Amino acid sequence: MPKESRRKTSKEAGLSGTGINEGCRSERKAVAKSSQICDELLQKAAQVAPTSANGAPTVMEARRVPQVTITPEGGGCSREVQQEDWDDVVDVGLRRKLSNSSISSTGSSLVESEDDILLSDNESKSKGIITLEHLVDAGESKPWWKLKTIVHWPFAASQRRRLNWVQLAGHKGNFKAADEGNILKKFSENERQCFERLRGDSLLPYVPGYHGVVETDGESFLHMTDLLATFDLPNVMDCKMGVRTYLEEELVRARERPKLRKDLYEKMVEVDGNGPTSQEHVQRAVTKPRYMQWRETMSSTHTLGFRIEGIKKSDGTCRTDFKKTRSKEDVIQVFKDFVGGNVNIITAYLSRLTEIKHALKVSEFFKRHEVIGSSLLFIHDHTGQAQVWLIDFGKTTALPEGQTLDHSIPWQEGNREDGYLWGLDNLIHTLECVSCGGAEEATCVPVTTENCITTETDGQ
Ligand SMILES: Nc1ncnc2c1ncn2[C@@H]1O[C@H](COP(=O)(O)OP(=O)(O)OP(=O)(O)O)[C@@H](O)[C@H]1O
Ligand SMILES: O=P(O)(O)O[C@@H]1[C@H](O)[C@H](O)[C@@H](OP(=O)(O)O)[C@H](OP(=O)(O)O)[C@H]1O
Repeated sequence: MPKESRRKTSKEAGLSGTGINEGCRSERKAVAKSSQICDELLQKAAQVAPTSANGAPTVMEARRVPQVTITPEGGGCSREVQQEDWDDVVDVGLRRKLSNSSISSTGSSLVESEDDILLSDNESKSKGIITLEHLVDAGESKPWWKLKTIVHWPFAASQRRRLNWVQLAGHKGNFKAADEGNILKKFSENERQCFERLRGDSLLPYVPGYHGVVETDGESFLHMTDLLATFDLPNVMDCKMGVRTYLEEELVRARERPKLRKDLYEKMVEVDGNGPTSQEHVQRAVTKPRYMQWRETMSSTHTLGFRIEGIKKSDGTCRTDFKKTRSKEDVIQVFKDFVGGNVNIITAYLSRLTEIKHALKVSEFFKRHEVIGSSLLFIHDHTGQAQVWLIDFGKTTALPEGQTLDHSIPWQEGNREDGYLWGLDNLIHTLECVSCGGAEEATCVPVTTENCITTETDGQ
């Protein structure tokens, strides 16, 4: 059933068997019950939430992010989490997030996250080295995709090869091989619009080249530059930016229609058996915003405004087990290991991050978008080449006309701030600490890329 239709069944709209008034009465009961659940959630969050020395957030200073309330506030007339929702709990493995629509956003759940049905973490997420396949054997007589906008054509015979590639985060099956130096990412209308709007923007030199939309067998893809293509045995790191990884509209939807997900509960328990509340243990399910917030407080998203998602090193090893990498010291250690102590690489990264920061500050696009779930992709190799790129605009959303964001001030629901610039400052500071050799902040004086005395090591 199409997602739109699924959302609108009478049962899911909360109308079955009850009149509106009755719905509101049960809602009032629900508020009492839910505030209990909320208290418990807040207590849990408090166990991992950062404490701030003073109110004003500064670089490297943890700050508070409002916690999710999944039930309606005030006198709203939405529903409580009731038995029928429990019946609705997503049964992982039975159903799969399906979308053959060429305009759906399977890459990101901007529109459909709470309604989506997904496989478990291991099955749904890509982790490290994968083999990208072409859509159709190049030997076929018909073109293997239909050109919708601009694509280089015809492709060389080398398109037959299967491409060993690295996908450190995101959903499995989202990427396919394309012509030399390019890849295809599953179409998302939101991401397409972002690429289009970025065309004349100061951020353009820092995002993958975008070559339009291509379509085959009813599926659409964004055709973009493969950022790994110019590297020899690249080392790659994905850092998800910002203090928040879900959209405000996802919160609103979750309140209006809380969807309990077993797969997210299972992912939570895998990392921390004490993560779920007693209520959630009974349900064996959690809502998505609840899971996302828990992920944020377990990792460095809340404390630093960015988190490490995954790393692939030139020796072929991959790591994506960074869900509990939270403290500044731990993050510094991971970066040290990633660059193998090669200060030239850190210096190159720092210089690129500084450029990106300047570009962000003057970017019209950045000013007018809530940037959620976007990553900085770090890539370097043994030749000394080191680059950082902005990727993943699946959840980057335009603000209403006339509204702009600061990207550094704390988020409060309604202000749509994402903490991107605050996170970037912390990331720069973290790398400065790495470049000066110390994991302890006491020994770490913020530096420019020029004033570090460094010892180069080999191996990268
Ligand atoms: N243009 C690119 N060149 C090289 N690698 C890329 C590129 N875009 C993405 N990747 C790789 O794919 C991974 C996932 O990318 P991305 O975040 O865009 O996917 P996604 O499926 O939208 O993720 P999510 O589901 O978290 O929103 C990145 O971590 C990176 O390893
Ligand atoms: O990193 P984890 O712990 O695996 O958690 C996933 C991660 O937060 C993704 O960003 C999110 O996809 P979106 O960004 O697209 O929302 C996904 O939601 P999903 O399960 O609904 O796909 C989560 O499961």
